[in-house]
Amino acid sequence: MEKYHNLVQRILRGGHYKKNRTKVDTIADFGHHYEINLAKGYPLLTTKKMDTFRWDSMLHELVWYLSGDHHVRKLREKTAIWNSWADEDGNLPSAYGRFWRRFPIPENKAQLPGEAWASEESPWVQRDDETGTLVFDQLGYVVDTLKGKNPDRDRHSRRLVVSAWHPANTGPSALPPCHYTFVINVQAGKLNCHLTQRSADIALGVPFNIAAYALLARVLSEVTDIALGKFSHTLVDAHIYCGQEERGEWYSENLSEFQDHLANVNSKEEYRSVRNWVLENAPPEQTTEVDAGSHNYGYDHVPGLLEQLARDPLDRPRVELDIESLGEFSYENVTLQDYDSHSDLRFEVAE
Ligand SMILES: Nc1nc(=O)c2c([nH]1)NC[C@@H]1CN(c3ccc(C(=O)N[C@@H](CCC(=O)O)C(=O)O)cc3)CN21
Ligand SMILES: O=c1ccn([C@H]2C[C@H](O)[C@@H](COP(=O)(O)O)O2)c(=O)[nH]1
Repeated sequence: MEKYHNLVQRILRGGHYKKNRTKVDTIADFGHHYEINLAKGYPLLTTKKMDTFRWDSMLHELVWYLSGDHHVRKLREKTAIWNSWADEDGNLPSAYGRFWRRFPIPENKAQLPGEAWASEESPWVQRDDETGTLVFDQLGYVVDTLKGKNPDRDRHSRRLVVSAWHPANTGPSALPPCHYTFVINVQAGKLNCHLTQRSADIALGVPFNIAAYALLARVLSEVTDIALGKFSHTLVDAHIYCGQEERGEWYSENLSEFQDHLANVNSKEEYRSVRNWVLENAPPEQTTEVDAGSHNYGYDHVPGLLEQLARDPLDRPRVELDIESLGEFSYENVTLQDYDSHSDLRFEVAE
């Protein structure tokens, strides 16, 4: 996954120090984009261990998105990754699946003359069991349109947009969607997926985001019988967390020296020297113990990412999946094959 490594390098070399809502500071950069050819294998990172618990969490998370649930009551039995942002009942202030599968439709006087709104006759509209109001299944619309009878009009549509962004939700929400919209676009007989992400935690969130959308593209390719094309990813605020308090602030004073060191790196191994320079010079961080075979880099993600840059990416694994409809997608129906990785490393999540 050279594309991920290039992204990390570009942000470390060209980013600037930025404080943010969390107590953990960042090295951030505006506007990054890359494409991954999904026909060349499944883009699961190999420079840290992404199978076992991370693969499981990502897969349960995708199953949860597709379920349309706005709560994590079932998800939290499988993984804790969303627990910090949910209330005691497991409800979330913004949930991707709720918008992907059950986007609220204005009703009655909320519809102005001349405006076009799908009605209850539409195959993608239903009266929601939970709210009793009309909701729209964006993903169902995408799949059915791709399977439409007239390829030029249907599968070639340039309107296959799924949005998790509801302006009236995002202001008050404690965590508005980060990967907030994607577009499916067929070119030369191949299905491509373009994701726009407003805010991207490069070390922790992005490896999950790539894995989840690459798998979603595969799911859509299976159920529509259209060959898999590319995953294309736009990141607006692309950031690497660099620690709390003195540790984070050390980067504000030492970023240009750090970036001079990076500018002199000529081989992968030299990233380890820069990592060691950071570990020797930056104020120490308290980190919790993790299992043997793993190393916890704490809230400063920079040294761990430098270690990843020093490692050679291994061959991409494959995913086995055989489904005919969206409803058949489940944890049990997917298997990861031929995955091999470097040893594990951990980072703490900025909340
Ligand atoms: N700072 C931050 N980064 C994120 O990536 C992120 C948020 N916040 N808030 C909301 C969601 C939740 N997501 C998360 C949350 C936690 C992990 C995490 O703890 N990952 C660990 C362990 C994974 C596991 O238990 O399976 C990791 O080492 O990857 C990953 C993504 C992505 N999002
Ligand atoms: O799928 C996800 C979800 C979240 N993130 C990251 C991006 C940011 O570091 C935080 C969200 O904080 P905001 O202040 O709301 O931007 O979570 C991610 O990378 N991927």
